Amino acid sequence: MHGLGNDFMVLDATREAIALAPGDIRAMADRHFGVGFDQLLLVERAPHASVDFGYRIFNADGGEVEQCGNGARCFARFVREQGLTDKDHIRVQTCGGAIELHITGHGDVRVDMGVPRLLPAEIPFDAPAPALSYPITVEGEALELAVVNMGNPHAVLRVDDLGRAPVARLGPLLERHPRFPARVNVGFMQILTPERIRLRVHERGAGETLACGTGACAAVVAGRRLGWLGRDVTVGLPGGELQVTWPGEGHPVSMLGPATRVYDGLWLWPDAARAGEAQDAKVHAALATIAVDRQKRA
Ligand SMILES: N[C@H](CCC[C@H](N)C(=O)O)C(=O)O
Repeated sequence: MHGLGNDFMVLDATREAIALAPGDIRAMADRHFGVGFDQLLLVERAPHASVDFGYRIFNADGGEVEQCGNGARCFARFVREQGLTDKDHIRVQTCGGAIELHITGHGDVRVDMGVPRLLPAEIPFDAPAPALSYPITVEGEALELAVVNMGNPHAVLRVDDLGRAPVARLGPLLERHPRFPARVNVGFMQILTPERIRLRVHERGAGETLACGTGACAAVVAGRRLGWLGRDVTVGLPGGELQVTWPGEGHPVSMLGPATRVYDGLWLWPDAARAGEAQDAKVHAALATIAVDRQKRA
């Protein structure tokens, strides 16, 4: 599945627990020797009664992270189409907090991403005191950035021309800067009007992606706090547009956008692929199940 080109492998772990080692995830994420994705999403049983599902997110580098906005929209579409729920409002628990997913009538999904956290210690980011933005030096270059936690950590820099933004050079340097002890996602924001920005994101553990939902939310929060943006902002990303709304400090951020299912498939563990007849029978049985699921969805 993908959300504006930010692509995911989504696994249903509600029927049986799925435990994947980081090396397994890296192998699956490989775009030549595996399936290929930015993040892997696990759909799990609800960990407690106040949510409908558990939602775990793993970057392509195999590390587990706290939140994924584009993935949340795909999560909602997946659990509905798999018949795991018939609700339009779905509450899920991630390790970065609980979020609300709302399936709209037009195939889009609106996500209540929760209240952004802004104190340096909450990002986490090493800084002497809270501020709207912070000076930071990277290989002798003086920069100014804002920091926002949307469940996961984000740094946001304003640029005048996104096409010339040094995403490939500064993204990895800031991602691993020592002042971000948990590393960080790095957004480069060009402000067109108070209601419209363009954004590129170098994601922690995945590199630059075609879209980043939590990055879009973090950019709007940072821009609004600095007086550059209004309440409702259209965020133009390389993969498409998200609508983000933030009424202000203490309020949750809302994000609206599409979720696309590309295909269903089977992952054959390299050693199992050579298992011969027993594996063939399992593959045919699983393909039959996929065909039935597709008929149910049709
Ligand atoms: N693509 C995701 C963000 C993944 C965040 C991950 N890269 C991290 O390390 O926090 C989104 O749409 O919000």
